[in-house]
Amino acid sequence: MTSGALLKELRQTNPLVQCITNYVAMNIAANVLLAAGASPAMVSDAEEAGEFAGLAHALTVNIGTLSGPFVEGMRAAIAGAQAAGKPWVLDPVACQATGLRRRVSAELLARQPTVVRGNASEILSLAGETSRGQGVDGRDGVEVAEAAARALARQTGGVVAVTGAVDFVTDGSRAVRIGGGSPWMPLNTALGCSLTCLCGAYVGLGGDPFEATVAALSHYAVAGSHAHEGATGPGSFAPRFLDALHNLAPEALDAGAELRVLEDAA
Ligand SMILES: Nc1ncnc2c1ncn2[C@@H]1O[C@H](COP(=O)(O)OP(=O)(O)OP(=O)(O)O)[C@@H](O)[C@H]1O
Ligand SMILES: Cc1ncsc1CCO
Ligand SMILES: [Mg+2]
Repeated sequence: MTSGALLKELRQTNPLVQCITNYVAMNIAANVLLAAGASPAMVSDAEEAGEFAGLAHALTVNIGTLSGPFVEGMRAAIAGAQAAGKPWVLDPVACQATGLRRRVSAELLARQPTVVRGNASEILSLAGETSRGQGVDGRDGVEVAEAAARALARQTGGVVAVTGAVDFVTDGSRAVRIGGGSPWMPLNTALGCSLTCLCGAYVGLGGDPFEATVAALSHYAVAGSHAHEGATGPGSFAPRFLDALHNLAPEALDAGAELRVLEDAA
């Protein structure tokens, strides 16, 4: 299925996405999902997170502002999603930074996320390699993390997306690079976290997770390119980006996506 066809389906389905995300991202990611055509719910307490995962089309888990209660909620939600056969997406924010983040991200990775989405520094660290990440900000080029992404995808049996100036997506056999976006995107906090939630919306449609991830990243990159036009910096970019996510037509997505297919097992 093309990304445009998946965008059309997204808007018809309006998938419910349970987002366990950080305090910085919560509002931004909810607005991104609403603009794109999905229905966000930030539900993370262990007492209800597993039950809610059974109601949602997909779950996303982000370790950005980690704490004990968040970890308990993540465990409950992932168990609930897996019991209900729902896909889930992991965002290992700053997993290279501290022992707590290394331990929790490794534990979550072992639960076989449908998709892992991170910047290059996070994907390198998750694969056990040296990372130059500074806190939540990536400091490595995407191309440096491509081999690590392939290895992780084979390890989890899922999809791994490395994002940055040019994104890379692989399921261990297929791989694509996706251009576009705007240099003002990394100057807007939590746009990566919000993209993780958008990956949840697309995989929640229930089709091929690789195609779904490519569609989510392409939707983001084309909207970012559109929003860049007429913006004068990160501040004026932000509202234009929400408009562009909302206004992007399926045909314009297929025509504007800057895809380079590297390998195709099909
Ligand atoms: N230099 C850039 N040029 C063009 N687009 C970019 C650039 N950097 C990021 N993007 C866009 O932003 C998206 C997400 O970015 P990024 O990889 O920076 O997330 P992140 O580091 O996880 O962010 P955060 O942790 O702040 O949420 C990318 O998929 C891409 O569309
Ligand atoms: C700034 C920040 N700190 C923890 S999470 C987050 C959002 C970007 O990842
Ligand atoms: Mg991030």
